[in-house]
Amino acid sequence: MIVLENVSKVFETKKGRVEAVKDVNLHVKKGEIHGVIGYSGAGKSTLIRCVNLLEKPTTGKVFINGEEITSLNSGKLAEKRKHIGMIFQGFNLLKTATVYDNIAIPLKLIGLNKTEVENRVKKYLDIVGLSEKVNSYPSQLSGGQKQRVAIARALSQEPEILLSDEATSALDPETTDSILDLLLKINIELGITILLITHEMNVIQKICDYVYVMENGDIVEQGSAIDLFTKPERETTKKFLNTIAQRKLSPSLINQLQGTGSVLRLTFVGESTGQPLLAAVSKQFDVSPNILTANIIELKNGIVGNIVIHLEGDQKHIRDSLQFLKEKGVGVEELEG
Ligand SMILES: Nc1ncnc2c1ncn2[C@@H]1O[C@H](COP(=O)(O)OP(=O)(O)OP(=O)(O)O)[C@@H](O)[C@H]1O
Repeated sequence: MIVLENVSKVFETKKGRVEAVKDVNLHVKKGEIHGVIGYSGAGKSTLIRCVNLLEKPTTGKVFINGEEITSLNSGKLAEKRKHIGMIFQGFNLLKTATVYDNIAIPLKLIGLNKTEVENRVKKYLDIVGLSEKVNSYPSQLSGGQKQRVAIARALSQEPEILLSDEATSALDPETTDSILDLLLKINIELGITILLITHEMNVIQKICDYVYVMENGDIVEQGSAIDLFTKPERETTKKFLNTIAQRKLSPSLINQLQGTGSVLRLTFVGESTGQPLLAAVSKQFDVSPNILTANIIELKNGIVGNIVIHLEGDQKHIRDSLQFLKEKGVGVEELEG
């Protein structure tokens, strides 16, 4: 549905060249939600703006539904852009227009008649749960309500793709959750494919099927949300994971515990979540597991359990226990002080 092939974007500035996006490839399949996560300055905004050519890539190609849009003339590009909606952190609503007009004006501009405009405004305000605010002005709405209007405005163009540029970054956690639920609903019920950028791991956790981690213009790690949450490889990915779950122990505690065994992070996913594996390990191998931290992370497509244990015992028994756990499908990472 969305394919980026070797896309790079270089800005020439007075201070020199800025390589904001470096040779990025991504492929968002129809009906999926993909998320790009990275710290400020990683290149996320530039990347997402390359998808609808708000930013023209310096090199590389962008395909939407199999058609290369990087080579289209402006008329054809405008036509193609109708299939791509976009929402922003700052909502971008017209302050002097009512909710109705914020949605209706762009519809009139694409030539819809009065009845069709009315029908679409009603339909999409209903979908975002804001019908009663039709005559309000943006200044009379909360942040979450403003974002709902912006979502209704994007949906009213009946796009196949929705691009979300930090849509929840300005919202409190509860409002963020309700907007994420709404994005999930429109993905499932309207079949809209979503590509989002964020610096919040909980956004990835709640709604993404697939994740790209971006750093200095590069995609440094990517995979299904479940794979990334169970087998993160890059330090940046691990840091993002630490923001949503208690995963870190102090080096001095780890050093102290290593005197009598090993400190391990075990990650359970799928079938391994339902088995009493720690009890089995202690019976079979003469080791004593002691749970230090534990949490469950609910992802869009599954549940991941994380526990950090101190496994007391001699090195041979610990090695055998680790082998046993790995064979049962548990992710095992030995923590160092
Ligand atoms: N129009 C521009 N001209 C020059 N440099 C730019 C321009 N837009 C972005 N950059 C630079 O490109 C790099 C990536 O910026 P970008 O805004 O894409 O990152 P980001 O990950 O979205 O960050 P943030 O979350 O803070 O918005 C930064 O170094 C930024 O200064």
